Amino acid sequence: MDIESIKDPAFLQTCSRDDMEKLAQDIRDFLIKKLSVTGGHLGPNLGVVELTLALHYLYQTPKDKIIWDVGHQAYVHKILTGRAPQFESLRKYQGLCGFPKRDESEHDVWETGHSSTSLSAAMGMAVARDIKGSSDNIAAVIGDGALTGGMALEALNHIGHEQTNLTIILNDNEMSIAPNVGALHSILGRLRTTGRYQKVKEDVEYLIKKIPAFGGRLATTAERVKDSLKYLLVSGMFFEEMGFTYLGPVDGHDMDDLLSNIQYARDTDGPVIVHVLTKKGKGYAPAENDAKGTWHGLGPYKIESGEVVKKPGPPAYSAVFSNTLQKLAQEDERIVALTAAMPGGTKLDQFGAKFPQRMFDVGIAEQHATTMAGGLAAQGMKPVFAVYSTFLQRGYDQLVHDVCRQNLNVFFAIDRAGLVGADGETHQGVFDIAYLRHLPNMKILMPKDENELQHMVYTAVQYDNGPIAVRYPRGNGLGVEMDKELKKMEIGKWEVLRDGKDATILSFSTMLPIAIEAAEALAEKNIDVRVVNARSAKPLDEGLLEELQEEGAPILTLEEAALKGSFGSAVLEHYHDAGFHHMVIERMGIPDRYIEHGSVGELYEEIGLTKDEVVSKMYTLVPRKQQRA
Ligand SMILES: Cc1ncc(C[n+]2csc(CCOP(=O)(O)OP(=O)(O)O)c2C)c(N)n1
Ligand SMILES: CC(=O)[C@@H](O)[C@H](O)COP(=O)(O)O
Ligand SMILES: [Mg+2]
Repeated sequence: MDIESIKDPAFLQTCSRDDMEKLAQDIRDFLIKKLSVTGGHLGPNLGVVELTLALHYLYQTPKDKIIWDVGHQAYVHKILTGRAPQFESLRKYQGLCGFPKRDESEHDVWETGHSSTSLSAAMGMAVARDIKGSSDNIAAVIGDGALTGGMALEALNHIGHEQTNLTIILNDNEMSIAPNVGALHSILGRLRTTGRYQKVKEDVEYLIKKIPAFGGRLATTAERVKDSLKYLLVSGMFFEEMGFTYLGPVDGHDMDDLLSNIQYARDTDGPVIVHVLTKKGKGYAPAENDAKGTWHGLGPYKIESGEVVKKPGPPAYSAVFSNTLQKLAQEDERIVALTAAMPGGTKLDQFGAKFPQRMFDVGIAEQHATTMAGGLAAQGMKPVFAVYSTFLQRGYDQLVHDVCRQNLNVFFAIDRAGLVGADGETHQGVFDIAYLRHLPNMKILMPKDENELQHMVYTAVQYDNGPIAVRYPRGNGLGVEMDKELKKMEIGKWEVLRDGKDATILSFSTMLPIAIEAAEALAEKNIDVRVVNARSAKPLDEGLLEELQEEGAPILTLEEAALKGSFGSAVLEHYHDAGFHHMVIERMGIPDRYIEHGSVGELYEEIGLTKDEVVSKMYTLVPRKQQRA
């Protein structure tokens, strides 16, 4: 079938089972081909081809609603809802979003990207339906990884209590990004291996009812059977005790099994969980055999060999962080590393290989990780929670209430700080300075390059006066030379990279190269600009700010962070609160809106975080002098 000819999922009603099987293969071929060029979340999507076909056969969207947890596995849904022709632009600037996007299609009823939100959203939509008296069928698809997220369990608890009509499809492929973790994972494991729970349960109940009619022999058998039912009930009842009808496990690649069970669930009163077993990467060997999570989400690759196209370059910031922490952990038994289901992305998997007793993957549970780190620190350990900027947003109250308020020695290694590019608005790491800076006791450091990062990791591990965050960007460093010896840095001391007397640019991290380039361009126009590596957002370098105030020259702050509340705001507050209202201060950064997907370079252009824009801004601050002849 010509995948790009699909306009609407209604066509599935005219498909036979054979048509659907053939279509599944055509969709897999399409995904493998397109993503070999664009990159994306291939593994998760190959695993849900049959499941998505079955759902769109049984749920007439947009009247019925399908919600995709995390949403990285919604490419098949996008193909069936008429967006296959746009796949060349997947995750590209102004192209197809890699996650559900309401303004892309009426079939995308809920936007995801962060994990574990689907059940709460589905519950809200189901209650709205019931209040309005309409009859939409609502299904939420949640993975075994996403089910480890606290809000998913909060929603299960509430849905089970309210007995609201909705279907939860538990897409269980035994994988999060890396192999899944946790007690829930074990329960699911027992369900996977004990065969069809629902059928066995009925058979066993039937058997037990017949016990009095038979002698001891059956009683023994029944005892054994009862034990296994008890065993089953114990493991399978987790969901039934929560108030759900549990169906499964269902073969997630068998169309008949899927259709019969999901239809039963759709038409059953009350909340139903359909436990579907799928294989992540199904249909493409390199992705199917992926134990580490490489094929969870990746860049372009060679289809025949499965070789991922790697761009050589300097070490990734994440690798420098992890390598430095490993070096320190050799000598410092207090160091305990935590990740919330991102061992690969944060490179803590390498730390865990060396120090298995001191590395914990808590699942997709940033709230738990933050407070667990507080508990560790309260007992004299040095917890290091490596977490993407965007995902730490999940642990905000734990940051405030548990860690900062108690002034506990937790080191937050904030990865993917700044624009991340292809993952777009749900993943841009641009709010962490704003959401951390106002917390009493918190310190925030930002390295200019990978060499300064290693020293900041060392400094943060040594720091024992409360919580400290070191934020660093996605991707590779600048290729600078790495000092052999680690050194402790003075927190709150900035670095003048280039002197100048007409104006000063205060910048940090990824924006510094742009600031330097702009200063050099301005120098050619006889405008002399100082560039400062402002490597801490809290505390500020008050000594340097005082010197600038005495000099009285204009200041431009330049940051890859939300303008509202981040570094530039801190500088404004500093001068205003000190009564220096004469200071001319301009700020450049991320505007007050959500930044969609695209390459980071394209996003810089869109936002105006470029050398030319800095030069233009500087001309407004420092009148153009007589240009040098
Ligand atoms: C709050 C939050 N933390 C971490 C992530 C990163 N993340 C994206 S997908 C994923 C694993 C999801 O596993 P699962 O739900 O089983 O889906 P699968 O990829 O197996 O289909 C994680 C941890 C996220 N999206 N949101
Ligand atoms: C879907 C999701 O949240 C993760 O897979 C995320 O896309 C990983 O981001 P990195 O590619 O920056 O590790
Ligand atoms: Mg999974």
